[in-house]
Amino acid sequence: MKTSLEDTLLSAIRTIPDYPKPGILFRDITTLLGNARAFRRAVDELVHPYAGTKIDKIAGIEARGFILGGAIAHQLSAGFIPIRKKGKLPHETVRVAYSLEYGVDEMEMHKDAVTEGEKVILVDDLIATGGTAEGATRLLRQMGADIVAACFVIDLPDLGGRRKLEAMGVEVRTLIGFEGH
Ligand SMILES: O=P(O)(O)OC[C@H]1O[C@H](OP(=O)(O)OP(=O)(O)O)[C@H](O)[C@@H]1O
Ligand SMILES: Nc1ncnc2[nH]cnc12
Repeated sequence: MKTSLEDTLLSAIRTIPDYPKPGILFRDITTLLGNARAFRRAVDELVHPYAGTKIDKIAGIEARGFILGGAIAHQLSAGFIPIRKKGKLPHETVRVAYSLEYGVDEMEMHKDAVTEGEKVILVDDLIATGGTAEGATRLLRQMGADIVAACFVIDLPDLGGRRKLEAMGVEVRTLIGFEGH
């Protein structure tokens, strides 16, 4: 019998208490990435609704969004846009400050990474407060991207990220939620 998606993901994701700060339950996807079956299943499930849809680019958020986003871009025959922490991209960038569950930072995207009207899917491993995805959405829209959806393996619903993105008019797709984060 085929294991359910939820069971496959639940058993493949590791939880580390008090990382990177006291009180945070860190949902570690390195164990999922190291599990060939779980990794493939997560990517296949995220790609599935968009098979046959023309997607120009996948925007992946550093660092974990690069791994999933690269695999998804390959599956959808789309290009890839890296959204990086500040100071890492060599050409002209747009930059935005953002806050997340355990800190604040700034992220950047190359100005020429997307052209007006291109259809883009935003990808990251996890949405918590949604601060990171909100920042990425602002950057992409500033350069004219049409964001088709934002996809994450993990949702921490108590932290409200999904609602924040949906309020910006972004369709959100997640595979598994951890209540009580
Ligand atoms: O919804 P939020 O509260 O904004 O949090 C989600 C973000 O936090 C994590 O990244 P992190 O900043 O830890 O970076 P990393 O992937 O480089 O470890 C995660 O990969 C998301 O990008
Ligand atoms: N609890 C958490 N686990 C892993 N990554 C995160 N990013 C923000 N909150 C997180």
